[in-house]
Amino acid sequence: MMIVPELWREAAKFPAPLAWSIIWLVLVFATHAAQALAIAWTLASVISGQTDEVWLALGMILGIAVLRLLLSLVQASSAARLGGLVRRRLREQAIPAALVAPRLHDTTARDGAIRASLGDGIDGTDAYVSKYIPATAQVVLACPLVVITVAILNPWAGVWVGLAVVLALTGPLLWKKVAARRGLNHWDSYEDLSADLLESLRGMATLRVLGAVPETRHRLHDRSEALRSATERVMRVSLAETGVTDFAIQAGVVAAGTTAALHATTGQPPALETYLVLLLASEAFRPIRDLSRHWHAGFMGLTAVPELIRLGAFNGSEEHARPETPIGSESPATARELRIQALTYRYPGTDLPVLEDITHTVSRGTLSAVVGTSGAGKSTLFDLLLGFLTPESGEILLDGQTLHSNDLAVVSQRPVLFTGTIRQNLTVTGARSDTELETACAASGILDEILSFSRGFDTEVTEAGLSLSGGQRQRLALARALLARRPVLLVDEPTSALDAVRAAEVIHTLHRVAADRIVLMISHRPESLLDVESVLHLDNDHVDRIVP
Ligand SMILES: Nc1ncnc2c1ncn2[C@@H]1O[C@H](COP(=O)(O)OP(=O)(O)OP(=O)(O)O)[C@@H](O)[C@H]1O
Repeated sequence: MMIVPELWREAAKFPAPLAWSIIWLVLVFATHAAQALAIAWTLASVISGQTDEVWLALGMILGIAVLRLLLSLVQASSAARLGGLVRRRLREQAIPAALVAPRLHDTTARDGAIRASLGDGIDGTDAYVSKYIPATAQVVLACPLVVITVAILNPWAGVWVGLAVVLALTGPLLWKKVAARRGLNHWDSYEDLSADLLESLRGMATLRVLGAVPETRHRLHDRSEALRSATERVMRVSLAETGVTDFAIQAGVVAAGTTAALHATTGQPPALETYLVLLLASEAFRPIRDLSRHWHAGFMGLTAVPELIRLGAFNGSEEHARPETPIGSESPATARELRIQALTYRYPGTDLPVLEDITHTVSRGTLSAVVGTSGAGKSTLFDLLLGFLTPESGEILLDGQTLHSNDLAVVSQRPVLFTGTIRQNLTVTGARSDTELETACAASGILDEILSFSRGFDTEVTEAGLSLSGGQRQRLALARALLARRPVLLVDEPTSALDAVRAAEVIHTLHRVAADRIVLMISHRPESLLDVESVLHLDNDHVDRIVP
């Protein structure tokens, strides 16, 4: 019997479906025991020539079979419900935990690996939750009763069956450590393959241009081979466990049967008791056979549990699971000034701070910019403003209050659009009227193009916005940020994907937008900085700063 405490705790959070799937399973088992009794009665009646009783007993066997079919259907349905509820809860906990800001800077996390855990990993726990856990309860409740009944009928047969039950349940524990190690290795191999596959698909264009497709194919082949051999190693352990369990079951049945048969020849007990011992000795192992079957069916899924623990799928605390910025939350009002106060930040594991003692004020009414050489810390400053990083010291205040992530809208250098319509992408932070959409899109210089599409705002944007040009994505992202109605707008290289005319239009828009909100942009283009009065200069030494 293998206990995975995390999954037991999750199942216990749904006491009614858990209790019902156990109750129905025990009742199904009761029909097997009753059937054994009816068969023993039939055989005893045949031997003693009581034909009336034979027909009655046969009728009972038929009735029990029909009842078991019905009970099995009900049990399967309640077990599936339990499994579904636990999987839903695990996803509800794991997805927000995977979407927290620190993961953006977790250089060890790979998207493909996280996707594998949240998808196949969570689904893989279903067999354990919906089948193994009720089967464990069935073993605990049913096996002792059957062993005691056999012992009452024939004490020695009871002893053999009892010993064999203990051996069948504890024998597989000998392989527990090896199974855990190989299971971990199996899941790592699966994650590596998923992550490599996802990255290869995303980077297909680059790989083709670099002529690196054959190498990638080889790498994926190696990953696939590693997974196959990890799977085989896991299955070999499973085979060893099954061997011990099966040996114990067979030995127990044979020993009990032999004892009953010997007793019958020497002690002349009533025939019914002999048949009952023979049949019940076999029934005592039915729950263990179920347990073993479900263990092997669910083991591959269980290999994902350590990764799910790391991801936070079992952290039931609402604090952990809560997204930082509730979708649709509106910022309270416009703000007057954003104050960066003595801000210092150092990446974990590095000696020198990227930003040291930065003090700067960005005001509403006029466009502000951050400039600096590559690696000077501009993106790091934005990540601090967005709350993706926590400063080592210093603070960021909006009108004297701590800045929150829902005070900000952002347009990044490589904006992300989601699968759905243009309208859905624009209204991701809340519903907006067509007039509002048109105003924001006109301000971002994208309205004419949207209206030229046959379905206008209802045009489908394919995955990651790849059906749009880089410039269109950037202007759509700007419109989305304007529609978010946040008092602070951060814009990273707003003109990097635009021609000179479009770039000038967007900068003009930002100047206009800055009239009623705080706008801070990162820019490398000198022409974008014309007429920008407030500029924060960062450099690699972090000494040359102009504070207006
Ligand atoms: N996760 C990280 N761990 C350690 N160092 C990092 C990490 N991310 C960035 N850095 C380092 O911090 C410094 C600042 O990086 P940042 O991306 O903020 O620069 P930037 O001014 O935005 O550069 P660019 O203009 O090229 O985008 C760089 O030296 C970079 O190598």
